[in-house]
Amino acid sequence: MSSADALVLEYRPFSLSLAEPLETGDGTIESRDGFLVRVVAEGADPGDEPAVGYGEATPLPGWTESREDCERALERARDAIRTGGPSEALAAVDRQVAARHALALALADLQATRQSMPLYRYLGRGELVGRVPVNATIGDGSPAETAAQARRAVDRGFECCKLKVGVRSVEEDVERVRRVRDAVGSTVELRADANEAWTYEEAASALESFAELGVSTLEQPLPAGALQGHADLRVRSGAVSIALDEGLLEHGVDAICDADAADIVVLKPMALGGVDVARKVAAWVSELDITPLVTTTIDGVVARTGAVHLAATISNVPACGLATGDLLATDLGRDPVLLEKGSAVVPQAKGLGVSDVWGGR
Ligand SMILES: O=C(O)CCC(=O)c1ccccc1C(=O)O
Ligand SMILES: [Mg+2]
Repeated sequence: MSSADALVLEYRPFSLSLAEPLETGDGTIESRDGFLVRVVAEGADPGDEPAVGYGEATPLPGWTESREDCERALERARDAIRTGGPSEALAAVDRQVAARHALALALADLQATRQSMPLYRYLGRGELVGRVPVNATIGDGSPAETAAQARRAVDRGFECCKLKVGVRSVEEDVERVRRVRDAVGSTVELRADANEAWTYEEAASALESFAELGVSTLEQPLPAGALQGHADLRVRSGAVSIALDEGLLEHGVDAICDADAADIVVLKPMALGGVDVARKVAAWVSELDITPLVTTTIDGVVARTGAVHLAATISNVPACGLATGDLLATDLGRDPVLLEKGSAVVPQAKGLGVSDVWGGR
């Protein structure tokens, strides 16, 4: 970005309801409220089209800063970008991860757009990527509801379903997984995410049954703090991989690696502070033989598409939690990401590939 750029940051609030509440082991998500951000670079000559980059800050209590802190950080960034440019603006959002996510995404979208390349190629400098595999996300419902939802997902082409567990007893969750397995057959990949709900004994007991039911991955069975607990579970988890999500945010990569606490880490760009940060974490964990995968925090189309681009920069990425657009009743704009046969088709237009989100220009 040349220093001659006059950058203007604008943001506006939004509220997106979920189509139905998503029940998780850590509470129910009913709506996603945040800020749509754009950075406009006025052309060098009068009459030049201004270039625009979009970002999204969708804070989620427990995972990011509050909505209020997010708005204050965006306000600081808006002031800082005018006088000091991108680096001052990034410094001004400080540790407010959702605000940083929005700003970093808008700046990256702007740059990729100016360089006429899709965002993932701007981020990763890599080759063309057509698709990334995705999982269906299935909330905690009754055994019958869970099985019906998984069946519907498989009928729509998904080859991997992630079930939320941990709200009910372990016995009931095992029953839910059994019903799903019966409904989808033996070839569909099943994962479970307990969002920190279990004790060590509960997790160990769930793991035993899940292994028999061919569950591939158990995500965050224990509270984030329990690094050693996850390491101990890994020793006895057999074919079931242990994924850390909340634990990554709490401990960071090195502690997880030192403790041998995870096979997989879940990267949520919104909670990590941006697609750029998440990309660095992905490269770092891959070096340490931990598998990264990408998920949204049930974000609007701007952040969701950013996460798809991020996933496209990770080679051999396993199925990612990016098929979350359908969980929303409304969205910020048209979805440029097609879901096809269990994969997200990566947009190849310049930048994010998200257009009509702001209205007007
Ligand atoms: O991974 C997915 O399938 C979707 C994302 C998801 O489950 C999620 C969404 C919001 C907050 C937390 C989580 C989570 O993975 O724990
Ligand atoms: Mg999770």
